[in-house]
Amino acid sequence: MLSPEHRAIVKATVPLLEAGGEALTTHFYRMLLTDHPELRPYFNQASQQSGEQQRALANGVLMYARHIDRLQHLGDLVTTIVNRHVSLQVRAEHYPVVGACLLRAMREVLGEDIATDAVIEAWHAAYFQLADILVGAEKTAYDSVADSPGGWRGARSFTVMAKIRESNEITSFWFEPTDGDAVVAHEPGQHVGLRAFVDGVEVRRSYSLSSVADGKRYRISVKRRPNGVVSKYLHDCMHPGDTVELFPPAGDFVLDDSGKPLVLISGGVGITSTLPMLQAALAADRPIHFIHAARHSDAHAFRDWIDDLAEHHPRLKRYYCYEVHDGETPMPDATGFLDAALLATWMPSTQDVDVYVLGPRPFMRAIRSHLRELGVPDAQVRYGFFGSPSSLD
Ligand SMILES: NC(=O)C1=CN([C@@H]2O[C@H](COP(=O)(O)OP(=O)(O)OC[C@H]3O[C@@H](n4cnc5c(N)ncnc54)[C@H](O)[C@@H]3O)[C@@H](O)[C@H]2O)C=CC1
Repeated sequence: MLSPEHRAIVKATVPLLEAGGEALTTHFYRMLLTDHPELRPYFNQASQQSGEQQRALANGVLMYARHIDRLQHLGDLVTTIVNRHVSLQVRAEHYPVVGACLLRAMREVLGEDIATDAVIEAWHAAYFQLADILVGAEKTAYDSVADSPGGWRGARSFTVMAKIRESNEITSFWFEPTDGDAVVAHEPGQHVGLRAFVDGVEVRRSYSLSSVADGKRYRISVKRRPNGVVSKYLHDCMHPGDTVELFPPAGDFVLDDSGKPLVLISGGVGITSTLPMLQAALAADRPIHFIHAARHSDAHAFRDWIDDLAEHHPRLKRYYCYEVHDGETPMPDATGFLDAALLATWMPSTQDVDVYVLGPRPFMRAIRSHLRELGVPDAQVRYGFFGSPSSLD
């Protein structure tokens, strides 16, 4: 139980975390992945190497310490962590292992003069308070999907039915369950966890589902990354007839059925989550403005499919912006980065709309600033996996 004294001590560590949070989490990950190799599949090597994971955890620990006496303000952060954990199947028994490493890292990085017994005790109580919240929310999510029609718990074997090249860097994979039974209907915007063995080593990743639910199969569309162990494996080694294990769909970045005109703004591979949203909105007769930014025409996936839909559904308008363009067909509607003037022209309204923005973080930050400039209310815009505008900060 977290006492007022514990809270005060945790808050007092905020300046230390602001200054040295990343050193702490870097040391933590090094220890965790060395001492507990069984947990390596849960972590993305490329994100470890770029420092992205260490920064994200340092930010999470800092946010938690700052909000320790008003946890209700953590909202988005807790939901984001739960969704990420559920898609990779983090389990209750992982928490004590991770907690022990985090406390040891605090002691070793901050030194015993600062990380005194009282500080460690306060952080122990704080960590397990958060762990209880996460374990509870994750259990609810696991139970809910397992009890749904076509749902399941943990890993389920799927067969690759088709592999389709969508651009020079994105390839789609259609999966059907090897047992031939139904699959749970995902909501547009959700993702699945995938477990595979690359050179005999277990890896786990989550991928947005890129087609609307049909009760029988799932599609993911994956960008090949030069340093991506799993994306390279899927592109180069995974073929129709092969099997892979999937964890059930998860995520609460989903399409809200408000009935308002829908504006989908995607950059690069962020297009994947917008495709089931587009399909669902078309089926519901909503006007849709589909705005997509790609680096160039070769990197532009699903163009023919969207163009074809737009031809048959007048309420779907589509606009493409290429960062660079050589003048060859297919032509974009604009070149350079998407800016406020283009958005003002391509959006049906700046007020009575629901906007979803998906893509690389710098792209989403730029779009946030353009939408604010145009006066689009923050409450009507949702961003990537993270949700609220402030979570991009
Ligand atoms: N938010 C989400 O739901 C999803 C996010 N992603 C993220 O997307 C990222 C990768 O996307 P890629 O296809 O590699 O993107 P990319 O590098 O191909 O860029 C996509 C588009 O964003 C534009 N862009 C990049 N920086 C910009 C900036 N500062 N201002 C304005 N426009 C900018 C580019 O011009 C391009 O048109 C990954 O980091 C992945 O994690 C991927 C899938 C879903």
